[in-house]
Amino acid sequence: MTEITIRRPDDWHLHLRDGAMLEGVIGDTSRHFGRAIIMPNLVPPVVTTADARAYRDRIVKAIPAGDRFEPLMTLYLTEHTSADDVEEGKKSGLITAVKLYPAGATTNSHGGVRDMDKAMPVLERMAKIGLPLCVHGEVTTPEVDIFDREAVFIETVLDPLRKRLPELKVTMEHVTTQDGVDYIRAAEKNLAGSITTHHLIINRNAILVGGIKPHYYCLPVAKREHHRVALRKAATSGDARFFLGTDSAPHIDPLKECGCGCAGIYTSINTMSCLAHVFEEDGALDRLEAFASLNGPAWYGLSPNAETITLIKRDEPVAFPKKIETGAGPVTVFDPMFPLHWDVA
Ligand SMILES: NC(=O)N[C@@H](CC(=O)O)C(=O)O
Ligand SMILES: [Zn+2]
Ligand SMILES: [Zn+2]
Repeated sequence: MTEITIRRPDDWHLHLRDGAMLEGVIGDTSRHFGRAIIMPNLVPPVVTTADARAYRDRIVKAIPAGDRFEPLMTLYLTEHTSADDVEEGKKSGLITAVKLYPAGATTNSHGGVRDMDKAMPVLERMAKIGLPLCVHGEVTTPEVDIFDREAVFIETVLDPLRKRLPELKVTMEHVTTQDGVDYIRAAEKNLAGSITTHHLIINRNAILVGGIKPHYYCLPVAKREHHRVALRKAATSGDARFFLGTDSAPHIDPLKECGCGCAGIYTSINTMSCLAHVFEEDGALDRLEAFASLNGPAWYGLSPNAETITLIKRDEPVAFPKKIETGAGPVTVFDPMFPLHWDVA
């Protein structure tokens, strides 16, 4: 097959940042994607419905003329979040989900949750009103090895939470392990998972073999090869509980190429080309649409996009820039380490 037409995809986990960075990156998403769930980990974070409304306005202003793109807003859960404000945000149609960052787990997460008990009133309200919780699923306990943090989170935080609140809809974001895939598959209801582009392509060797490669460092960190294979199987299976969340997370190069580099990989610009390659390699091109365009909206109770996009396989590799220039500084683009022949028409 050299051409495939699918419903326009959505990105169920995206970092757009703010200001000059927002302006520099948004076009790479709005060119291909109809909607995206926008992560709230700005500095300061998007905590209230009023914050989210103001941030949404800034995003909408930055969308390039001619692109049709809908940002789906989230709130950053803190120990002081008001359940009434969250409910108000959902009722007004502005808020699609609330995001749980365990304090210290990832970029700009220090204002997140330390004690889950303190978040229970909000979580109970969310269960009642059917508002999903998006979860960065890693523990931050220093004793737990960084490669085990997702598995330990499932056992010690997520599973107890789901037993306590079975009616709460939970999205396990950027699943990186076989453990995560198995846990989602075993759930009877109210659990789904997003998978990033890069975790389908790299394992932890990409970060460490032949020298330290900061542009392959993200959180949750890429794991062993067998975990990557489990993610590929889940993504290409057609199982409605798995869908695309790129976690495209731009940081300027000086903040990644330094003594303590930031976590995050920038994939918005070449995600669809990477995914077509991956799905073709696994003989599953016919399931790309489910993963990128159908399963996500179904989980969030939305219709798929009405428009379509066409992917074409070119004889020559498609040229993507090594980095994009933004008003905030240069951002290196994810290099899948193989040539990309699939192009969005
Ligand atoms: N994925 C990342 O490595 N980084 C994200 C935060 C996150 O999604 O955990 C970021 O905001 O930079
Ligand atoms: Zn995260
Ligand atoms: Zn993220």
